[in-house]
Amino acid sequence: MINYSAVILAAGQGKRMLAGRNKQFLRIDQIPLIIHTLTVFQEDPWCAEIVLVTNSKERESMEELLLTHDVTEGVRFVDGGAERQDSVLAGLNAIQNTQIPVFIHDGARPFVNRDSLHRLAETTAEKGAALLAVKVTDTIKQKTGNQLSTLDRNTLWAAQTPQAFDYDLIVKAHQQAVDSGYYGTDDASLVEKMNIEVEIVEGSYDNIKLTTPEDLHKAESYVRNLRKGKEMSTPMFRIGQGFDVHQLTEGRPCIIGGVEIPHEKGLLGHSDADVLLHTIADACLGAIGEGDIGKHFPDTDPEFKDADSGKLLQHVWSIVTDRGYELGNIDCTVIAQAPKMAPYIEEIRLSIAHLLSTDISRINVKATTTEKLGFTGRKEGIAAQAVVLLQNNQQS
Ligand SMILES: Nc1ccn([C@@H]2O[C@H](COP(=O)(O)OP(=O)(O)OP(=O)(O)O)[C@@H](O)[C@H]2O)c(=O)n1
Ligand SMILES: C[C@](O)(CO)[C@H](O)COP(=O)(O)O
Repeated sequence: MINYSAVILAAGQGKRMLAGRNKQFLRIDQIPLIIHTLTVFQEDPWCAEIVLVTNSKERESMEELLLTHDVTEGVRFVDGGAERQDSVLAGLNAIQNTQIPVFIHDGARPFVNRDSLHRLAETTAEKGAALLAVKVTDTIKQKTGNQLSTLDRNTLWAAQTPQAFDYDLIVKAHQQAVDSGYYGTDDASLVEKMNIEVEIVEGSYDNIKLTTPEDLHKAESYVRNLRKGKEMSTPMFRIGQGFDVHQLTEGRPCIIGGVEIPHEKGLLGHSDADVLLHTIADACLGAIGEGDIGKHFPDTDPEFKDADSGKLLQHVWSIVTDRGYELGNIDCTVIAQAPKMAPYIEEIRLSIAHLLSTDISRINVKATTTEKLGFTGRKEGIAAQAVVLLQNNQQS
């Protein structure tokens, strides 16, 4: 992981957008443009710091907007200047961590993707200066007076943002530009002026800058299609299975699926030995590739002595839901010669549904004997097995 800081520019007037107001406030699929952009950076774990450059007259409304959309975390505000370049320098001066690469990004480019950001960070950490760009796909003509010429497309790139630099380098480049009165249309050009190489990191054609009203229409349909695609995409499924056995012994309660069942013997174990809840917990952990309950609740740990297995299952379930998974369904079987399980099946289903905060229709509990065969048949112990299906609707 390479940490970077980000200067996000939002202090322009958006004149070419012809909206009569700063385009950063315009909504794409109900959400203001600047919120789309900030969210990309806020959600990127590599982004350590965000400086948002705004017009001083819009600072208050921008702050309110961020509050409303709950994207204030880690964002500091600074006032911009008359030109983009002035705004960048104001942003750079407000950066706190000057030891990591700084990304300079147009607030008007909401669709930059995380893969591009990370490739840019890696290149900048190695080379000191880099920008996202895409190959030009049209033929580019140059008109000088009446003379038309055709540029060699193979050498042409369309510059995007972020553009990323070692902090000291880009500050020096901006100071030199101030001293010489040079204004560039991007930041890389200031570094190029110092005869320092800037690396190109190939970006995505989706990373458009919203400049004209047509761009706003494009952005609107881009976001809608993205949302539709997500809605239509198959949720990601994970399946897990569990199996557990506990010995039957005198002087212990017989707790199965969180329900205490009257019986002359109970289940022996370090915790309350609820064989069914252990099995379900194992199946859940298996589904997300997290080992088994022995890994999470070692039977050598005194904390889990006589532990309520309902609490253990709820802890496991919080790990599952933290990863964005929801329950598809659980199917499980209790393998016991005795006690007779049928009278308790509905209560057990309800108990499991309650522990997992889900609907009882998603939980199926069956019971079987082993026709007096084996350790269960001899009533020496009880076994349980379970299959769980999880689905993750957050992934496409
Ligand atoms: N003085 C300025 C000018 C521009 N920007 C920001 O720089 C980015 C790229 O600039 P551009 O697309 O040209 O935005 P505007 O200057 O707002 O647009 P226009 O040129 O049409 O007025 C935008 O996110 C814009 O808010 C800025 O922070 N400060
Ligand atoms: C920095 C930039 O987005 C790279 O394409 C672009 O040059 C900004 O230009 P603008 O005139 O400020 O839109």
